Amino acid sequence: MNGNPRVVYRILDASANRAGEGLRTLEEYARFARDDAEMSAEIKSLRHDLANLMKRLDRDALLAARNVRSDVGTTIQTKSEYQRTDTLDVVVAAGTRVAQSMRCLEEYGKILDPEFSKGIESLRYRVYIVAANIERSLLRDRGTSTADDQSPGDVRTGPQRRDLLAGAMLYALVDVFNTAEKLLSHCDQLTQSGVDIIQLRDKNTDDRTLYERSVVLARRLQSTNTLLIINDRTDIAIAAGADGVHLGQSELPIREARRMLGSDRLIGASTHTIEQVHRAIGDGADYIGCGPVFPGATKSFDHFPGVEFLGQVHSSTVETPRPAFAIGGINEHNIERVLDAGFHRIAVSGAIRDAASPGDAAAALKQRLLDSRRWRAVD
Ligand SMILES: Cc1ncc(COP(=O)(O)OP(=O)(O)O)c(N)n1
Ligand SMILES: Cc1ncsc1CCOP(=O)(O)O
Ligand SMILES: [Mg+2]
Repeated sequence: MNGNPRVVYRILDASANRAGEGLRTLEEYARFARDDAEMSAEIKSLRHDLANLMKRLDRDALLAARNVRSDVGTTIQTKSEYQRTDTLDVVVAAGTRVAQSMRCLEEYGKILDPEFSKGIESLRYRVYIVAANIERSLLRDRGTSTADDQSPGDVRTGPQRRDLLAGAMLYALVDVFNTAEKLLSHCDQLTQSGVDIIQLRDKNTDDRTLYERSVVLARRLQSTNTLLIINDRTDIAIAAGADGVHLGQSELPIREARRMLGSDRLIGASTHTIEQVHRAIGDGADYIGCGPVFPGATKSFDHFPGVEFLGQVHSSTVETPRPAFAIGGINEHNIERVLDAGFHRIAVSGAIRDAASPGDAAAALKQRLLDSRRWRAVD
């Protein structure tokens, strides 16, 4: 590590203390002002998870680097930092402080321990959700909440969704299952196995069922780092509070869907030719699906752009590249050909759905993607 390690430890020490103090401030509110056991427990869990992650770092080096006396920050004061009109102000300031401190831990932690940094990234997303829930509960109390309180799962902001999308590698398509419980149980396995995006896609169900499953799944996923995308149906994606919609070549035009969805939700687009890639990105798609690559059991095709298309996409000179997911018949036996074409993001259905253990199948695919990304030094 180049430079002065003492500086890095000093920043990490200060950021960890600030994050812990801010979490405690949020926890006191959840516990004593709202009597909310679930919210308190989540914040307490965040504090403990942060403390456990900090154990990965050299404690003595952190303490040795601490130097309060020469900390110029102790004399830099702003008027507003000593003014809090009510608990909402306290909670908003604490939530902001925690998120900013987590970002510092994540960025400077990369110098010492990338795994530490990844752990902090996961905590950061959980902090966004907790802070949004606390703030929204306060706004509801005040009667100033503008959001429809019945809009389930609608707690992520646009930037948070795009943050999660940027790091997404494994995308799973699921159907509605016979019951909501079975769908949720299946998706719990997927989120715990590292699936980054779940798409609810079912051509054999009615609108009401698709909406109801979307609502319960959106609620379930809001406390995870997994995005929920609804296939085809922009209206249901909005109504259910999902993170976005996936549009094929025969669904709503992207620009029309964007008008309905706004910029805070995500739009994915199917592409089968390089011209469609350029058009989808030009029309504002946040990500693209590229395929079908191989024949699969979920959907039949007359034509397969195949791996060659993936190579074209990978080498295309799109001005504003977007996350691109290979899709179509991908499984553990042919994933290497997808990786060799330069892709490190895949969307799958059958490879997980039809596995003896969907969770294990998902975890194995995710590990292949992570290993490939590491060895191929993908940015
Ligand atoms: C991630 C992803 N990529 C492509 C598709 C295919 O969408 P589409 O062409 O609209 O076909 P259907 O899925 O609607 O049959 C997708 N769903 N997801
Ligand atoms: C919906 C869709 N669009 C292109 S391929 C495909 C099916 C993906 O499922 P599987 O991974 O089982 O081939
Ligand atoms: Mg479609």
